[in-house]
Order: sequence, then structure tokens, then C-alpha cells
Amino acid sequence: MQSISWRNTSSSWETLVWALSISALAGHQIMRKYDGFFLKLHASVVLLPPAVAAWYAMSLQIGQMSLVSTMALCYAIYLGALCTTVVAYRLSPFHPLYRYPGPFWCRTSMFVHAVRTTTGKQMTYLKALHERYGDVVRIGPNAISVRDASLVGPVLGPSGLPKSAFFTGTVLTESNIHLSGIRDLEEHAIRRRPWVRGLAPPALREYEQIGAARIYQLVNRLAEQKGVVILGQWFNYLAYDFMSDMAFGGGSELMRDGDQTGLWTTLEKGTATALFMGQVPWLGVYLGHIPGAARAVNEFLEYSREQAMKRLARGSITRDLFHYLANEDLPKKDPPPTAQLRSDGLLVILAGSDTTSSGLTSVFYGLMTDPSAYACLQQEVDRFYPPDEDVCTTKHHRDLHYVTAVINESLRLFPPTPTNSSREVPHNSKSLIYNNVLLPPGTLIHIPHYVLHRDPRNFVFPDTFWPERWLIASGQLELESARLPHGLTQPPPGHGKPKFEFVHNDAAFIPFSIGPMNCPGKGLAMQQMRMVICALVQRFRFRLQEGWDSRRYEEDFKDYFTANRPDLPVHIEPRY
Ligand code: HEM
Repeated sequence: MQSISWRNTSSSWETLVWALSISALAGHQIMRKYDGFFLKLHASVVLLPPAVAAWYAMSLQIGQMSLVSTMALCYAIYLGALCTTVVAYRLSPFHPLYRYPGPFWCRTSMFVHAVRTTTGKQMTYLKALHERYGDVVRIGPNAISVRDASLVGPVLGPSGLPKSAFFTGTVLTESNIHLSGIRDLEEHAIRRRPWVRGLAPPALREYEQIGAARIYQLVNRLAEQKGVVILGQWFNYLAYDFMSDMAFGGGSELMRDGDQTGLWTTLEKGTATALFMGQVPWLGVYLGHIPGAARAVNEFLEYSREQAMKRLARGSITRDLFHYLANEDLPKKDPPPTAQLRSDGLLVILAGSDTTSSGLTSVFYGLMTDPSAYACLQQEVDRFYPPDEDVCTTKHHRDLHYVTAVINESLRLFPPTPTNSSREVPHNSKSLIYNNVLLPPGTLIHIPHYVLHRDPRNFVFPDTFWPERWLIASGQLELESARLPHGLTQPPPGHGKPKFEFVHNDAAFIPFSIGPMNCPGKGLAMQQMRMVICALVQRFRFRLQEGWDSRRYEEDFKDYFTANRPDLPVHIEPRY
């Protein structure tokens, strides 16, 4: 009798295991079809089947276990089957990205890559992967990284692909998302219009005074400093104060008061968490529903939202970027909804401050580690901005060829967004083929700037700071008469060309990205960087702190979507 009941129990469990396994297969198909943010649906798929199975087992008294043990067993069986199904499919030849090589574990879950990003070394990791596996590497179940410059145009250009959900994950919400996270191409184009007006050349001329006031303040503050000065930190403060002027008509005085509330630390902590969430956006959005989760990101988001609300309440005092974002330049047009202004105000700070500051820090690092490049730049600045010339007039900017070359070279070696955000082939599209690379629907494509910029097929001496390459490439300087990178010498006149092939691929230089979702702030960032360089080089002489190992810059340059960089300790001497 006992053996019959045992057999009944065991066959009932068998049935239950089968039912749970089949539910897991169905659950996987539902997840694949509704791959996005469907909290209730996803929660139902994950939680309901084992709960039903446990209730069934308890009601038939299968196994005679406690409720907790029955539930635990049903969840273990179901979730085990679900994970096995998902992983087996992702590893199988039936997966559309099976053809692409890449690390084994990356194929199983996007978490594997997401964890990698927490080291801040995503850019060198991706570079190493490309060196090992080739131009197309599978870095996630549905994600590839591409190192082929010929794909930049098709993927990012005018008829390129929409953005992925990366930014949705970084800001922990899919509602009221800022411009950068809008995935629908038409909606994105409409939302971008005020940004384009507010960052077009006529508007930039209006901002010159706002920018100049902050730069004079920086020069005065640096003149007061004694001993070692952490230059990168001053650039952070400058960029943040300036972008707060642009976004909120003021409200930040880091250069005057220092970072007393730890705002910059919050920003840096926030970007690290945000980058992780960007890789697994569903997790970011779902965590966003839990109060207290992802605190570092939330603190910064809240701070910026508060500033935007204050600015809205105050109205315009000067013509800043917010003036355009709020349609104040088009009196007949209604202002956008407050939620949109709040999220776009936040984007001004996020997109404009850390990036420009990173670019400036890399420029000064490059100059101080290459004294002859510093001397060339000094000469150019002195020619256009002698001591009695106002450094904040932009009238000479178009003639500052060497300054521009130094900026380009710094952004090439140390792009402020080293790996960029990804694009996605829409789920309802057909497979695309670009230059023999097949992109099935739902594929995420990363084109990491850092990797393209450091590929010797795109730039000769890819790891060397050599501003002259930009002048040679644009025909302003002959290779035969150019200063060569450190350690190389020109053959004497009449003895032919230097013994290397000059390789320079402008299409692979994308620090501001390209296409309809590129950086609309490029003009403002370049204007601001030129002003700062001229102002500082006109007034001071910089040198690295003795004993500071300059290799640390490369080693400690980190990719948390925007780049964290070493502090750059320097000595400053006034020139007059
Ligand atoms: C050196 C400085 C800067 C660099 C290297 C930089 C780089 C970038 C890059 C690479 C993107 C494209 C991201 C993507 O493809 O998803 C981007 C987007 C953006 N940047 Fe910048 N940026 C800089 C400064 C600025 C400034 C000063 C602003 C002004 C507020 C700004 C505003 C934006 C905005 C609004 C977007 C989103 C564009 C869109 O989605 O249509 N950036 N930036």
C-alpha cells in the first residue's frame, strides 16, 4: 500500500516537473516576444507558474511537505528550467548571433558584460576583445561590438538605426526620458529641434559672455592657488558651473565655494551605477520602482530636477540654453511640458559638464607630457592672444589650427565618452546587412570610439599624442616638414620621406558621434575648450607635479560612459 502511494506521489511530481518545464519554455517565448519594459507581464511569467504549481501540489498533498518547502521546490524547478532554456537557446546555433565570435559567458547573459563595465575599463576590454576575435565581437546574447569604420555611417549616420534602451536603464525610468534616450526616430527628431536652435552658431555667440565670465573666474581662482593644483578638479568645477548657468541660469558655485556637498562625487558614483544599468535596462527601470534602490543615480537625478524646477519658476534672466529648450525664443509656441523640461535640463548638465571637463583635462595632460607640442601651441596662442588681447573673444578661433589639432588629438586618444551608447535594430524590422555584417532584428550594436580611435588601420602611431597628424591630414602641413612623434626623426632635407606610411581615417574619428543623434553641443564644447586653453596658456605656464608618474593618466582613465580621469596635479607659474 505504502509503495503504491509513493509511486503515485512520484508520478505526480513527475507531472508537475514536466508542467513546470513546459511553462518555462512558454515563459521564455513570451519574454522574447515582449522584450522591453512590461513589469506586470514579466513578473507574471516569472512568479505565477511556480505559485500555481505549489498550490496544486499542496491541494493534492503531493509529497506531504510544508507550504514553504513546496513553494521553494516549485520555484527552484521552474526558474532552473527557465534559465536553462534561455541559456541553451542563447548558446545554440539557432540563435541569430551564433555566427559571431566572443567570450563564451558573454553569450549567456548581458550581466556578464555589465559586471565588466563596473571596472571602468570597458574600453580597453573591448579593444582587447577585438584584437582577439576580430572586427565583430558578440559581447552579449543580443549585443555585438563593431570595430569596422565602414559601419559607422550605416549604423550612426543619417539613415542609421535608432538608439537602444541604454539611456532608459541609466535614468531608471522609461517615462519622461531626456532627449538622448528617445528611441522613436520621429519623436527624437521633434524633441531635438529646440536643442539645435539653442546650440546653433547664432545662439553660441549669445553665450560667449556667460562662458567668458566663468573663464575669467577660473583664471583668477587659479592665480590665487599655491603649491600643487589639481587641474582636473578645477575643470570639473568650471564645466559644472558653466553648464548650470546654461541650464538653470546659475545655481552652482563650485569654483567659488568648492564642492562642499560632494556633488561631483555623487555625479561620478551615479555614472558608474548608471553605466551598469544601461547594459541591463530592464533592471534599471524595475529598480527605479523601488524606493531607495540605485541611490547614487537617484540623488543626482533629484538634485538636477530640483534645479530645473527653480529655473522654471524664476523664468529667463539671460538667453541661455534653457531659454531655447523652453521655447521662450518662439513666443507663439507653447512651452513643452514641465516633465520634459526637467529631464532635458538634467541632460544639459549630464551631457555638457563631465565631457567638456574630460576633454580639457586630456588636452593639458597631452601638452605637459609633450613639451614641444606645448611650445607650438604656446606660440600660436601668443600670436593671436598677446597679453593685451581679450582671450574670450572668439574672432580668432577659426585660425587656431594648432589649438584645434591638440583638441582633436586629445579627444582621439581619450574620448570623453569612450564607448558611446548603443543602437538597436528594431524588433519589427527585417535583418539588415551592412558590409557583410548581418544584423538580425533586436541586435544591439556598440561602436566604441576608443577602439576605433586606437586602431592602427585608422591612425598611424595610434597610441601616441601627435597633434601634427591633423594638420597633415587637412593639407595644412607637409609630412616632410612636420614635427614627428617623440622618438622619430625626419630624414635630412633631400633624403626622402619619413619611413612610415601616414594613415589617417577621418571617418573613424567620432568623439561627438555622427548623424541625427550626434552631439548637438559640439560647437559649444569646442568654443568653450578653445577659450579655456587660450585663457590659461596666455596667462600661466603649467608643468606636471614632480614625481607624478604620467603613465597613471592612461591607466586611471576610466570609462563610466563619460570618462573619469586622474586628478592631474600640476604646478602653475604666472607668465606675467
Ligand atoms: C567634449 C565635449 C563633448 C563630447 C565629447 C560629447 C559627446 C557626445 C556624444 C558622443 C554623444 C552621442 C551619444 C550617442 O550616440 O548616443 C552626445 C550626445 C549629446 N550631447 Fe554631447 N558631448 C560633449 C559636449 C556636449 C555639450 C557641451 C552639450 C551641451 C549641452 C552636449 C549635449 C549633448 C546632447 C543633448 C546629446 C544627445 C543628442 C541626441 O540624442 O540627439 N554635449 N555627446
